[in-house]
Amino acid sequence: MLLGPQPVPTVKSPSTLVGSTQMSNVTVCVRFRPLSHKERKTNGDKICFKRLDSESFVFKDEREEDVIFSFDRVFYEDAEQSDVYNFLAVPIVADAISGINGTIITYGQTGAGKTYSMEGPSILHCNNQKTGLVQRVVDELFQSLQSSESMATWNVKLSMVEIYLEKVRDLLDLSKDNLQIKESKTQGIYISGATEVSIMNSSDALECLSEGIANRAVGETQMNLASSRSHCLYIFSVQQGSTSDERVRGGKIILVDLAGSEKVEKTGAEGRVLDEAKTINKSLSVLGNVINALTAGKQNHVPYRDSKLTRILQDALGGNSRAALLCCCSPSASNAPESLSTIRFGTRTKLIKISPKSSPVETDSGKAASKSTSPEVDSVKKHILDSYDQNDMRDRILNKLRLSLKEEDVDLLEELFVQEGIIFDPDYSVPDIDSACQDAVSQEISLLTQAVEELKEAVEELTDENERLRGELELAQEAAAQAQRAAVAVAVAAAATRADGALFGFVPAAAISSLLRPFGFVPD
Ligand SMILES: Nc1ncnc2c1ncn2[C@@H]1O[C@H](COP(=O)(O)OP(=O)(O)OP(=O)(O)O)[C@@H](O)[C@H]1O
Repeated sequence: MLLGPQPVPTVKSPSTLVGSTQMSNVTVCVRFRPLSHKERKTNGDKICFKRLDSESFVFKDEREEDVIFSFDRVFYEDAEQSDVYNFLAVPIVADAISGINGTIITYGQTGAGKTYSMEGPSILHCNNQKTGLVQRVVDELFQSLQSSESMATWNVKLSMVEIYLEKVRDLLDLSKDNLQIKESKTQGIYISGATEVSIMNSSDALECLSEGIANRAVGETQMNLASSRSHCLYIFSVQQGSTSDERVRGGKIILVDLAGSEKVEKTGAEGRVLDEAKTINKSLSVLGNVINALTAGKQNHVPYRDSKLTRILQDALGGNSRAALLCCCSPSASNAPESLSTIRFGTRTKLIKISPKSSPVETDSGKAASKSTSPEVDSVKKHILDSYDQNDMRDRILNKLRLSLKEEDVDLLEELFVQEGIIFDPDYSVPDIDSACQDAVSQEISLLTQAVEELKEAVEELTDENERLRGELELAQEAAAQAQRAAVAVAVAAAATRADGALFGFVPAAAISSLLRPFGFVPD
């Protein structure tokens, strides 16, 4: 059902219903926070939406037409934190315990309520009612693990990272400020070298989280940045062995508090701040591109590798994961354009289809539950890799790139690799190198796609310009022809005057005026 019991406002046609509730397995919800004191003071109480029911609301689009938007759930100003948690997160925590990865993302403009939804007013000190998603996830996780009789062993680890200007910073160890993202058959996508703290209960977890949050604030002051400009990721890895069989299951829950999604122009930023805003906008627009590619319905190139954020979320959006998106919006009419853009992002995300399955993980002894490589094979691989010296490795990568790219592009990539420490990092394995090559090729494809788009736009602009010039030319030709006709008319009139003058000695002025008027030389 799209419509609730309330009277339906002026909605133009059924085509204005947006967002089916049955299409995807990404749960997408919208949350309107209460009006802030500042919004009330500067813009009054005017609200940008009309509530229909718990799944739909009416919002005016850019053409001022009423559109009904429908989502899995809409949380209005009076919604409790527990409502959001119960609907959005409970199924994801349950799945993580059964070995299915889960991701919860908050999206929206600065001040829309992303961090409030994630952390509440404070991660450590807030009353039960206001406790955010992160603490509730932690509580539920430990309650389920501790009460389960079928779990023989379990282990929960927590990492916290921040992505700022395309660098992944470890919030549990600030000295690690450029972590690399890697991929393995058993772990999927992971952040290599990120600090993982083993946590035994909720209070351990909250201590650790509050340390990460405090570190985030320290980094912000050092770098003079605001939290709204970085993405924050809370990552819980859960491994458990069952009493009934030998299997070890591993699930991961990633909670992502994204940077503010507002448009660059609205921030009024300049200089370095403008560059930052553009990079943040870029990673959010790559997220949009990934979602578009995933929902396009054909085997498109999905540009996961175009940003660190989408690379980390690759499994969540396209693979073995359940995902939930909370689109946070201001209810104020003054923020309607930004809220509309957030809502549209949510509608597009609803079209993604993913099919999760649980993932076996490596046990502590290093033996994977399935499809493992044996320690012997790993050791042979390591031996082979060690036998390459750095120059061999570098030449091998660059030669591989030269097969598919232009020399100048390879030079640029070499520079980039050196900057990122990829080529000279002896820990890099063959899959890492392949992955780095794929990153480079993917970037190249995106750049070319972008160049083609820009060329298309340029061709369209030139065609328009051509049309315009053609129109101007026609007008000029018409004016020239008119002027020529007028000149002829003047000459004829002058000749007539001379002839009449010869005959009658004068020509009436009115006669000359009426002769010239059609050509615009005499006012009406
Ligand atoms: N549902 C809510 N109920 C009450 N207050 C809220 C709610 N959501 C947000 N707020 C308040 O609104 C303000 C902005 O919220 P918040 O910091 O969560 O925004 P944000 O989207 O995380 O912004 P940024 O991108 O800048 O980090 C905060 O003071 C917060 O306490």
